[in-house]
Formats: sequence, structure tokens, C-alpha cells
Amino acid sequence: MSFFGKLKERMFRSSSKLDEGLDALVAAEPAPEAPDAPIPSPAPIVAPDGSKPGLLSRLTGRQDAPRRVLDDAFVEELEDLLVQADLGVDTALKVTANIAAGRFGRRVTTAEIKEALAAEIARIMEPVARPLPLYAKKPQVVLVVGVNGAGKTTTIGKLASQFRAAGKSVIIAAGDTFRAAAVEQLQVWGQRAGVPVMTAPEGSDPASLAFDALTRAQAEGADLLMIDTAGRLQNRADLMEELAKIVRVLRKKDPSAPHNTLLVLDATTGQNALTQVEVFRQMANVSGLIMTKLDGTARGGVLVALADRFGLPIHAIGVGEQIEDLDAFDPQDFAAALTGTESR
Ligand SMILES: Nc1nc2c(ncn2[C@@H]2O[C@H](COP(=O)(O)OP(=O)(O)OP(=O)(O)O)[C@@H](O)[C@H]2O)c(=O)[nH]1
Repeated sequence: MSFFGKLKERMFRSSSKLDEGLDALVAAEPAPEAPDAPIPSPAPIVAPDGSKPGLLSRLTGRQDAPRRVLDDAFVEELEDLLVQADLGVDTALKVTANIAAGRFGRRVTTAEIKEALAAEIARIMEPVARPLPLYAKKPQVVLVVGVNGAGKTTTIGKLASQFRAAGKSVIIAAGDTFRAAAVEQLQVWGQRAGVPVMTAPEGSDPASLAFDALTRAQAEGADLLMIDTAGRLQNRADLMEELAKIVRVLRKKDPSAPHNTLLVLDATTGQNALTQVEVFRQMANVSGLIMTKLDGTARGGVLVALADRFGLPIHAIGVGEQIEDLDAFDPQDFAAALTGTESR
């Protein structure tokens, strides 16, 4: 199945929410307020090119798509709908203002609003849609950060598998040494991807494991070293110190490491993802994002808010629990899936 087909199918719940909301918005043409208020004469149905509809289309009703005047009430309802779809207040206001510009006071159809919304979303997402950059430098050190449960382990496994398929040699370091279950999970993913996973005794210093892993990666001439990290936000100071130490120690072996710091975010957390970006940016030099669990969530809109607020590259999106369920981020497809329009 094409990327768009898969995304659309899997984001069905997100798109249908916004999709249906937009349909309802246009259908909800408010009745005139007072009985003695002048009833506005219906606007002539004129095609976008200015021509009147022909007899056949008038008879078949194809020109009769519901229309609603884009007025202040419409603008407010559209803003609310976008906030509910997790675009965040600032982005929702901006997007709505852009859609209203040039259309205010006109009678619009749902299709026109959906197309305009998809175009606005794609415009915001375009600059951030960038795959993980691969450098000539070997080994390229990729530090993976994010709260527990965001999908770090799964994403590392999926990425490792894709790099392997592209002919790259990869080593994984299980840096969350405080949770035996996390280490075991990563070992399972390493096996699936066919990639060695370096571990350390439970409770040992993750920085020391990172150092050993980089030593091995350099010795073996590996292309990539991916380092998993803990995600205990409950003790922020400790986590910050832990991440800082990993970076300090890596730089003893390679002053340019880490070459990427990926923040993994869970789409189902909605607006909370914005806070996580802020927190992790204070703790680590986040260079890009991967958003997981976009399948089956109604909260995919948060990606638009993230792109608009932070402008950090979105390297990939997780659309399922299987090893192949990590896709490149395509802004046109994403906008189409979210708004229920056809991708260009
Ligand atoms: N539906 C879906 N589930 C996902 C996706 N990515 C990860 N998951 C699931 O999310 C859960 C947590 O994923 P992990 O990879 O263990 O998350 P983590 O951040 O490593 O969490 P800890 O191991 O607790 O540190 C698992 O059940 C995964 O199968 C995704 O893109 N879609």
C-alpha cells in the first residue's frame, strides 16, 4: 500500500474527527437572529470561474454543495475545531486567519475550507519535513531521548532495521541501565533488526556504557551508533545530569558527538508533547523529532503545533508497532490525511 494510503487508513480517526467537524461547520448555517431581521437574499451560485451553473448541473444538484458565509461566527467555530484537533491555540488562530483572508464574507463550501486548511498545514510542515541526515563521518552517533513509553525502544529498532536494509552497519547501546525490562526490550528489537545491542549491568553508569559502545563502534568501523537513554522526567535534575554526562564522555572519544539528538514523542499525549519538547531542549541539544503512535490517534494535529512553534525537523513518524511501521514524513500526505482531502 502507498505511504498515503497507509497513513490515511491509520490516521482514520484523526482525519474523520476534523473531517466531520468541518462538514458540520459548513452545514451549520445559523438562522437569521430576529424574525423581523431582513432575510439575506441567497447568493447566486456562481462557479469559481464566474460562470453560472448549467441546466444539467442545476438539475442534478452538483452545484448544491452546502455553503456558509465565512463570517466572525464561522471563524470562531473553525478556531475551536482546530484547537480541539490539537493544533494548539496559537497555531489554530494563525491558520484560521490565513484561511479567512481573501474569503471573509464569501459563501464557502466544506471542500473549499478543507483544501485551504490542507494547504495551510502543508505550508507549515514543509520546512520541517527532513529525513535524519546521514553524514560521511563514521561512526555517526545518534542519541535518542524522550519520556518512558514514548516509543524510544521501538523507534530505535525500526530505525536500525531501515539503516541495515540500506547497507549500514549499526550498533545499539541500551543506555537506560536502570530498567532491566527496557534493556530486554531493546535486545529483542536488536535481534529483529539484526543489530548488536550493547548492555551494561543494571544500575551501572550509562555514560560508561556509551563510552564503551563508541569505542567498539570506532574499532569496528560501524556507520551508526544509536544510544537509548532513560526517560525519567520525575527526577529532572538527575536525568539532565545523566544526559550531560553521556555527552561529555562521548566527546572525549569524538569531540563532534553526538551528531544527532532525536527526541521521540508520543502523539497520543496531545498538547503535552509541546511541554516535552521544551523540557528536553533544556536538557539536551535536540536536533530533530520522531512522532510515534500517529496510527489510530485523534491527536495528530499536535504535529502542526510543534512544527509551527519549534521548527525542529521531523525525521519520521511511527504508524504502528511492527518493525516496518516507521515512515518518512510527507507534509502533503499528512495534511491530506488530517483534513480528509486527496493528497496532491
Ligand atoms: N500503535 C503504535 N504503538 C507504538 C508505536 N511506537 C511504539 N509503540 C508502542 O508503545 C509502547 C511503548 O514503546 P517503547 O518503545 O517501549 O517505549 P520507550 O519510550 O522505549 O519506553 P520505555 O521502554 O518505558 O522507556 C509499546 O507498546 C510499543 O509497541 C507506534 O508508532 N504506533
